[in-house]
Amino acid sequence: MEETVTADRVNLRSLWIWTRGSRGRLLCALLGALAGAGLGLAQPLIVNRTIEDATAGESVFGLLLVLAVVFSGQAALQAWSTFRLDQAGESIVRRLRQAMVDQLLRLRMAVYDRQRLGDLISRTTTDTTLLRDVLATDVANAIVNTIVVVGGVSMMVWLDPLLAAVVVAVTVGSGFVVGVVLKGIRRETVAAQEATGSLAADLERVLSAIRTVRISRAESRESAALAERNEAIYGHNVRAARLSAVVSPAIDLAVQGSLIVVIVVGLSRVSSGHMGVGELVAFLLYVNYLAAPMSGLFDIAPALQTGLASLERTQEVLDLPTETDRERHKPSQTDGSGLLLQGVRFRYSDREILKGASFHVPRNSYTAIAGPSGAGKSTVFSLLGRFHDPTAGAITLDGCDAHTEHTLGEWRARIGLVEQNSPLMYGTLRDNITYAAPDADESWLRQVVEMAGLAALVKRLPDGLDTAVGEHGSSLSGGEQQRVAIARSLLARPEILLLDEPTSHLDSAHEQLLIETLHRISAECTLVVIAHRLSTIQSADQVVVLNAGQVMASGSYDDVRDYLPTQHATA
Ligand SMILES: Nc1ncnc2c1ncn2[C@@H]1O[C@H](COP(=O)(O)OP(=O)(O)OP(=O)(O)O)[C@@H](O)[C@H]1O
Repeated sequence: MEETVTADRVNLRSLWIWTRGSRGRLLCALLGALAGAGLGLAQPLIVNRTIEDATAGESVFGLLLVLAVVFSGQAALQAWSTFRLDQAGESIVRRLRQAMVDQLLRLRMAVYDRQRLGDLISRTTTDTTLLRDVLATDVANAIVNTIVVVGGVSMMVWLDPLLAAVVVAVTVGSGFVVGVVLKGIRRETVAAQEATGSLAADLERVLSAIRTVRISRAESRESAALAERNEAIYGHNVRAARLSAVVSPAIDLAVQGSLIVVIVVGLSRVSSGHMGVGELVAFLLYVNYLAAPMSGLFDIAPALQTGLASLERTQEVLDLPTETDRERHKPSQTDGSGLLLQGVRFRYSDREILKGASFHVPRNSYTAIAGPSGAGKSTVFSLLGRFHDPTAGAITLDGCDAHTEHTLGEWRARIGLVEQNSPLMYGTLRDNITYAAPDADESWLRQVVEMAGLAALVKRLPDGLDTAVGEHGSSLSGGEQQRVAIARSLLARPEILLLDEPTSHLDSAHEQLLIETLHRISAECTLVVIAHRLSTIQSADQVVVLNAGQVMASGSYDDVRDYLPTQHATA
């Protein structure tokens, strides 16, 4: 990701930071697991004692009873602590996932232009799930297993240092093999996760333009491209699996090898009188008891590689820049002067788009912005919505600076925006209209529906305002979608309403209706309209003509007609 090239690599410390808020629960669970492990480690000693007492002809009933209690206690503690660890893992990942969701909603607009949405979604869902698996099962077990292994090895050393040294030597040898393959596993895992992100991003691209794909008969081509991504994921995962496969035999070698060596060496030490039979049995029980925790320790490494790779990918998202407020000054006295752009400059990377644009929009007026394609009209709207910040110049409303005298929230509360392809969202018509003002009262809602020319539609729909509009409002026509977007903006009572060619989807009858609506609206709020159609330009109180990022002229239609693109100047 472009913005994160300097981001630090994540490590176990980064994981530790995310445990904040769950550490108490984690500690309780770990203590429970450790108590269970302690009971497990005590069992071979009790068995040793039982064998010694039995061979000496003493009663072993009491010891067997203790053994049963210790065994049941261990099982209960293990079950309880496993659940608690899982729960703590889930709550850590819940926090991480929420942080990612919050981050994705607040990224700077320029970041959305550069990032692939499918990939961001994949990082928020797939990667956090992978991380949960690692946290919930592997990391916590690794801590317990480490302590069990240290405890078990200490007991072995206490029982017979020579045999213990043999077991440790076999284990360390296998551990070395495992260590060598880990790097490769991590490399392949990261690559597989990245390929999964790319697949999600490509799928999102194709599905969001499915009609274009169909009409272009591009299904097979897209399918082949997606198959390539799929193949890449397969390849990386298979290579990771091949490397992981080396890990299992290494673990088996350690366990089986240790058992065989302990039996062979142990029997000779028993026959030479250096060790009792009970001690050998206890030793074998330790080897057996430690097999699972040891293999768990070997397994944790590849799992941890996956988890760290996921954490790295989530961390990259969390490091992306978000929208921030500049330092805010005390607001000036409002003077009712309306909207003013003064010498506004703006550039996308190295290309200057606005080159000192200045114009004034009086309060409660209707201003059309016209000009050729690429002149910078939508860019002006982006700056008015504070989606981007000007590189120079100022935007003020009633004398108050948009950036230094308003927070983002305060500014946007004063602005309404209807984009050209106004996105409707999955839900009902009411959900869509009340999106910016969920608490609007019903009579204002009805008024707005009327104003936006939606009354007939609402009457016709089976459930009126509560009819579902489909994904992206697909059950409504383009013009209806646009009017819903206008209603949505109006309902929030903005002081300035920005409309990007609101008549683009309308036939001439509806266009006339909308123009009347716009005039009605401009009595209550200031209207700024990007105008492509002559009718929209002509009906405005003021026309601002933009060309190559500069204001060429402003005034009434008659004042500016010589500066308009030819198709608009011919009326
Ligand atoms: N996100 C972006 N990154 C880089 N360049 C951009 C971006 N958005 C727009 N541009 C460029 O900025 C210039 C102005 O674009 P803008 O959309 O403001 O023009 P416009 O006047 O609204 O055009 P149209 O009438 O065709 O919608 C164009 O040349 C465009 O290629």
